[in-house]
Amino acid sequence: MNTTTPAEAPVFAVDGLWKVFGPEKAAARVPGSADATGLSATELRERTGCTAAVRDVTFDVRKGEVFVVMGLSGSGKSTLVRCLTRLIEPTAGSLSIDGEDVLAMDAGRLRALRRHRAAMVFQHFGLLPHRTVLDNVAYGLEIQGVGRGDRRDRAAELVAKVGLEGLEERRPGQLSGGQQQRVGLARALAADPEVLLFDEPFSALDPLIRREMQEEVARLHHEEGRTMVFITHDLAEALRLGDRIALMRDGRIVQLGTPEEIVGSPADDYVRDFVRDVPREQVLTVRTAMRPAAAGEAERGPALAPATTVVEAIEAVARSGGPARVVDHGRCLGVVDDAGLLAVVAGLPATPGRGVAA
Ligand SMILES: Nc1ncnc2c1ncn2[C@@H]1O[C@H](COP(=O)(O)OP(=O)(O)OP(=O)(O)O)[C@@H](O)[C@H]1O
Repeated sequence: MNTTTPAEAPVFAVDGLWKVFGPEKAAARVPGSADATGLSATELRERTGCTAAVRDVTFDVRKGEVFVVMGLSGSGKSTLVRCLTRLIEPTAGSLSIDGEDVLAMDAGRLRALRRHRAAMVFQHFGLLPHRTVLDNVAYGLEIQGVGRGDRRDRAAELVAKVGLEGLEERRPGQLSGGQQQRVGLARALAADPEVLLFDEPFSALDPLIRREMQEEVARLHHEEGRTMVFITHDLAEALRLGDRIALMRDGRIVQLGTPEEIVGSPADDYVRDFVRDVPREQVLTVRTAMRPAAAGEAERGPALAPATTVVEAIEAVARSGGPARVVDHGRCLGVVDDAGLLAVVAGLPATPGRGVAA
């Protein structure tokens, strides 16, 4: 999905960010204190009365990517994402959007930031119960200051965009949970923000509707290339949606990488355990499974793009009866054969000369 290059300026740049809850003076001392940074969350709470919800976190959100913040309950996901627009005030660190220092913004700039640049889509959208679907979406435009005539036209467009055509005159109470989420999404899109921040928007939905909404987000992202930051505690959701995933534990990012990097090369035992049950062949690609081409192999066999998943490659190799080539812009990067593909399925470490999984 992501077409950006690393060289492009990030949308959000976050460096050494901390959020410590607790008595103000004690909380302010935690980030700089060598003692406190070495303590576990429980030890820190016992010694200082403070909770370090976000601890020394550094990352960039790149233009056009879906950046997922994942972790178990209490790992600091919501706090971190709320810090991005200062819905929660960070305790220490630096933070910018498009190069502008967010921590230096006054109240007016902050309001503009939250309205126009980085709009949040919450799990509970707070739709206005007495207004119709169309009016709820138009309300998003009203607070943007869009005139009445334009509002209704634009709202109708957005309602159609999220697949609610024909339901414009219903009230939120007459909609399913998934449909309500779509209204909330349309309302957030109304602001045409540079970044959409999603806080576990689908966690209350049943699995089928949830899947449908994930596809909706993926489709919107694909169509518009809008930058998205998406919080979830659901690994499958993170893997499905994320271009990159920041995996949090106890306020820290324990690994930041593509789904393939996280599943294929877990940074530590915690991550390894986290991804243990993931069907590797659905996440890892032929980049991980390939080996260098032997003489003559670069010229024959089916050609696969580097982003082809192992499960897709298994089908191609089974059909052709021989190795497949991994080809990028006409160049053969390597080949995948049945042994390499099976090694991925079996979760075996990479053999020398084979792929990137370590
Ligand atoms: N206002 C607050 N005062 C004190 N502690 C807080 C406050 N808000 C959050 N915390 C604590 O900070 C830690 C991180 O909370 P946060 O809500 O960011 O986690 P989360 O990963 O989003 O969890 P969940 O998935 O359950 O929403 C938790 O230990 C939580 O109890």
